[in-house]
Amino acid sequence: MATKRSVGTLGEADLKGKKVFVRADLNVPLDDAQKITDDTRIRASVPTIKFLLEKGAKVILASHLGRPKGVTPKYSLKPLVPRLSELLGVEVVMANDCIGEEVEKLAAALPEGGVLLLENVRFYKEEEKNEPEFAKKLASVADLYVNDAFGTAHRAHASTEGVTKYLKPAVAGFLMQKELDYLVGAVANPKKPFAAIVGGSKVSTKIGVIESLLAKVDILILGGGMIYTFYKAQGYSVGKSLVEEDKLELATSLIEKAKAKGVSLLLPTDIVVADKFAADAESKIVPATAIPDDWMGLDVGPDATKTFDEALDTTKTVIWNGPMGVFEFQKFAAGTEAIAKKLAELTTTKGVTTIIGGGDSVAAVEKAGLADKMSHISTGGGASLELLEGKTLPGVLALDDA
Ligand SMILES: Nc1ncnc2c1ncn2[C@@H]1O[C@H](COP(=O)(O)OP(=O)(O)O)[C@@H](O)[C@H]1O
Ligand SMILES: O=C(OP(=O)(O)O)[C@H](O)COP(=O)(O)O
Repeated sequence: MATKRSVGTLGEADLKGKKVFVRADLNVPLDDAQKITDDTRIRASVPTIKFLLEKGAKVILASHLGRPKGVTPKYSLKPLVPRLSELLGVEVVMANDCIGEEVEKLAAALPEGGVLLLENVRFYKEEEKNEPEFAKKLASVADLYVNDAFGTAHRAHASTEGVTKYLKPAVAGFLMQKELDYLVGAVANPKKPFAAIVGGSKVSTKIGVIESLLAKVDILILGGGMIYTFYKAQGYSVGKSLVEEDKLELATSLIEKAKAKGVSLLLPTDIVVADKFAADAESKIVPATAIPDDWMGLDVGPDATKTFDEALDTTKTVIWNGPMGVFEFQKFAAGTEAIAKKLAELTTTKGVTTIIGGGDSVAAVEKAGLADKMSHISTGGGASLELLEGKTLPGVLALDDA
């Protein structure tokens, strides 16, 4: 899947004067005043669009925003126009719809090097239903298709999958290619030793990832809320910590699998416990084997961090998915921050390949101000998780093979 045809391999002749339908993931967070609070996804979409503009293409840009049910002004893409225009250095034209007469007229009037931003494709229920007639209408205004929406590649929607049946060539953008290079390429052929750090709230959401990574890694570090299910499975008392009672056997079998495969499985040896789930909770550090009743584990302790750091020092490739603790509360953010700092140090001083696989781990790295120090930070939470589980993404599968 990593070897999909890319926009970079299209010749100039394929692009000059051509109308290119670019599906990006511009699903950025907006505050109540419709101000963008994190423009990462917009910035990540820029290289592909700029490349096309420089080759004399006319870009018809499409995205979803949020999960609207029908036309919802709050989910309009209009607030993105100023930032997009600024980043691209061209005045982006905005359509009031994503299909129909106005779009056809605006697309026909686009000059070479011009950008037309379509309104939220999810204003039509046909988008998520991947209805062929809707996909055909989206496709009708363009000559070829570029998918750069990695964050939405796990969705088989009209603008990510359906449209490829009507627009050829259908190729990957630079962001899509980079995400696949790291999340598929680097994970399939890692420089060894290869470590995975998996955290987050529940084992149930990470089973697929842990199982898939167990076949590839030398070291597996576990943290976050999921570890208490592992402790309980080993007979430790876990107080009021998060436990999935129906996953105890699974936890035991994952520990056995790691042993059988010779993977060094590291569970934290000490824990920061709290008397309640709150930012201002009382806290103390205890051994993982001695979590008091009425207390809950909300972060990994300093001994665990030291052990993790030493293990990570031996690696050449590291992938990280899921925080070590409740990092949203500053009191319980140390374990997560320590991992972020260690990975930044390994990347910048030892050339270790570090990959942050979407979601809350990305938020934690950004909160620590270390985002630009990692080898790759994924723009897709759900999509990166599915890739790490070894699943095929429909939005990628639909693109032309190299
Ligand atoms: N010990 C813990 N107890 C409860 N929740 C936790 C604990 N450690 C981490 N979490 C929570 O896990 C959430 C992230 O989980 P998840 O969505 O699985 O991660 P990701 O988005 O990185 O895949 C965070 O909101 C964090 O507060
Ligand atoms: O933000 C997104 O996903 P993510 O929160 O899993 O990274 C994507 O834009 C996909 O959105 P969706 O989960 O509403 O299909």
